[in-house]
Amino acid sequence: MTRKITKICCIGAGYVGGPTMSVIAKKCPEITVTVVDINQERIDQWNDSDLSKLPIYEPGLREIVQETRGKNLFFSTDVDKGIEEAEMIFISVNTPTKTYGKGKGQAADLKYVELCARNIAKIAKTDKIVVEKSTLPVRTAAAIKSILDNSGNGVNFEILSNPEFLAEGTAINDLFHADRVLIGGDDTPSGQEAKDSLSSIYEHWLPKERILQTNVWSSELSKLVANAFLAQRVSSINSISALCEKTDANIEEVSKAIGYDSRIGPKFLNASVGFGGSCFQKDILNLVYIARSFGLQEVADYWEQVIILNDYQKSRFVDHMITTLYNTVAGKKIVIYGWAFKKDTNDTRESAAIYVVDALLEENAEITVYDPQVSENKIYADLDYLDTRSPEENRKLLTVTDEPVKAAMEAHAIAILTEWDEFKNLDWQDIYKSMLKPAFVFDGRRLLNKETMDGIGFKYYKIGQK
Ligand SMILES: NC(=O)C1=CN([C@@H]2O[C@H](COP(=O)(O)OP(=O)(O)OC[C@H]3O[C@@H](n4cnc5c(N)ncnc54)[C@H](O)[C@@H]3O)[C@@H](O)[C@H]2O)C=CC1
Ligand SMILES: O=C(O)[C@H]1O[C@H](OP(=O)(O)OP(=O)(O)OC[C@H]2O[C@@H](n3ccc(=O)[nH]c3=O)[C@H](O)[C@@H]2O)[C@H](O)[C@@H](O)[C@@H]1O
Repeated sequence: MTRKITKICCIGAGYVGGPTMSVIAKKCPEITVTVVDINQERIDQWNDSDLSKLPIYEPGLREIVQETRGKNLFFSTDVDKGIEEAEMIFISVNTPTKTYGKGKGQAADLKYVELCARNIAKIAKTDKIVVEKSTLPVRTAAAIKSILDNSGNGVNFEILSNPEFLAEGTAINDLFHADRVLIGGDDTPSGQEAKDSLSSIYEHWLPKERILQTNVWSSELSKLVANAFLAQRVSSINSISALCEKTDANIEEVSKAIGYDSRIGPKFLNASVGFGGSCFQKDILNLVYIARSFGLQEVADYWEQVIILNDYQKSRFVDHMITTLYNTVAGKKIVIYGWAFKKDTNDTRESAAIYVVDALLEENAEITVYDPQVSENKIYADLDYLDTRSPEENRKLLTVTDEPVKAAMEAHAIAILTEWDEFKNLDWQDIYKSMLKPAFVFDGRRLLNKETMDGIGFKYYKIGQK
């Protein structure tokens, strides 16, 4: 029999917890959903009556929060109360790459997940279904189970793995129309009941055949592998973009030509300045670490190459800029269009822009940045985090603007690093007129039309094209 869930708690009000729970609240009006987080500022933003202050920019999210918040969707810092009252608890906290100790630079840091498990163990007085929503290394569920089973409160915990596949910028659409939902759990009667309970939530809006039930380990591993395959496609096409630039081949034509093969498919074949985001690199590093820890050196080396190629793509872009700008950018004004790791998000984690700009600053360029959704504070924080130079120097060499056209005045070059739609509609004639000549544009997103840009008079470089 499937247990009917009426109260859910989600620990972690981030890019996954916020949108995922908002959609569950919208689609399941009879379920009360409480999202808890230890970050007071984040929770205040989620509760702000001014919806433009939500901590996450995601198309369609504001409307859902407006509709459900205060009805069956709640945001709170009272983690203990959230745990105590819920029948089902999602763990959706961050799992960054470890920056210390064993596995430093590769393994996932599970300290936040473990803290959640210990907290649940301490607080829970009734049976709970605990759902791993965070992306976790294979066999983490066993660690969570061990902590929970030793809680001493005598309650039963069922652990499920339910990785999330949404992409930022399209999160709401991805959740509404998920290709599949993966639910991993035990094959015991209580494990099956827990899987069916979670399944029944998704069945409010998704066809049953898209909800796949597996064992826990397959579910955990599938998440890492899905991200590794997606990132591998980007690195593969980026590697060919370098070859196109040396020949008369055009990466767009090559992508189209191979994408027409139904076995290859057209998606995720856009050459770029390199993939970013909080997960691709982290999850591949994690996969590499796991493979190596099982002695599978060749497997580890194979996947590591995806990241090596991505780093190469970013540095190749910077090298090309410097060479084109007569081998020096020192004292030259370079305007950066786009800081987010992709369009339609304010997330900047691992964004290619951070590394491109850091390298240009090392060459003493003067940088001005425009991004429609990323704040000045965030841009400086990203650079300061790299610790390449002092915060004072970063603020001296880089300015942030909200006027992209005006910023181009007397600039030597513009680099497009995020594919925001609005960049297509800028007045490029005006921009050209106000720049120093020759006026260079380096398009790391293949956003603009080469003929038009050449026609205006720009020296226009489009990644993957001679
Ligand atoms: N960002 C994305 O698009 C996707 C992320 N994922 C995975 O989902 C997980 C979460 O990622 P994001 O939402 O991006 O992270 P995030 O950093 O945006 O949010 C995590 C939140 O958890 C909170 N938190 C940490 N420890 C806590 C604790 N002990 N108690 C209460 N709150 C706590 C933090 O304050 C933070 O607000 C990660 O494992 C990630 O790999 C999976 C699919 C997509
Ligand atoms: O686990 C995660 O965090 C998520 O990671 C990715 O989602 P996300 O990183 O939000 O965004 P993507 O659309 O995958 O883009 C990742 C990066 O690759 C770049 N990219 C993507 C596609 C492409 O063809 N070319 C390309 O350069 C994007 O610009 C971006 O920098 C996956 O697509 C999601 O399925 C997954 O849930």
